[in-house]
Amino acid sequence: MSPHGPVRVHADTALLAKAAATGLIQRVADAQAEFDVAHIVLTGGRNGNALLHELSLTPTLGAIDFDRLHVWWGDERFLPAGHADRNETQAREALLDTVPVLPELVHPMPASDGPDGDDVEAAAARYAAELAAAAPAGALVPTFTLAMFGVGPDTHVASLFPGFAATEETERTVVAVREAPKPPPTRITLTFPAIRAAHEVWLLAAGEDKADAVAAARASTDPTKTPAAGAYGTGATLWLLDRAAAAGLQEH
Ligand SMILES: O=C1O[C@H](COP(=O)(O)O)[C@@H](O)[C@H](O)[C@H]1O
Repeated sequence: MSPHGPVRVHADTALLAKAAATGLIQRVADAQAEFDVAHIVLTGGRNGNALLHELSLTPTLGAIDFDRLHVWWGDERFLPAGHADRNETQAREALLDTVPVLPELVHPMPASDGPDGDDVEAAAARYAAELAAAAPAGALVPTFTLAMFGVGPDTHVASLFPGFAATEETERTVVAVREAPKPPPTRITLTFPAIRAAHEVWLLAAGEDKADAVAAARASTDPTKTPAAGAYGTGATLWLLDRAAAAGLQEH
């Protein structure tokens, strides 16, 4: 087995989203039973949004107590509030607007017309402070029950792009990213130290355009070149793929 954690291959994107939705509900319900409160980290992108939409249709969604669920984001496109390309906007449309989540427990990353205006470094520091305020004593971020990340075709996760300084950050939990290769160029992202504080990390990829990235990341031990290789949790790391995205793996 790869050092990057086990792979679950589903026949297609729809079945991948269904399996992920069922698993997420179970993880959150279990965490709430054990720790009272659960913290999850959402991803943007195709698979993240498909998963949230699937959750909205899943009959067992009621097993989650939304009064005790904190919702965070792994990255954000630094755009005005409500912009259609913000991960927050897409997550609200796909799920959050349709469930009884408490507004004060939903933690979007700041927008470019927020309290720091277009100062993306200040906005990143603000999000780091919000995470620290919810963290247990001695920690910089909450113990995330589950953190999910879509894998980009270039192996990026969150807004950690290959070769970018953000992939080498060892102190800060949240940083600004400028000149990202995928639009929009200005972004905010969790760093590896924040991601690796999660109990469980899921990497989501579907479609043939992800096959090379999945194979490269799972063969790599250098997260500065293949960031998906650097996303793992303290308890478990799971790669959730469809058949097309798994096509380049020897093990399948
Ligand atoms: O821009 C982003 O892209 C990645 C991957 O998205 P996908 O559509 O290729 O699955 C996503 O994980 C990230 O949150 C988002 O900001």
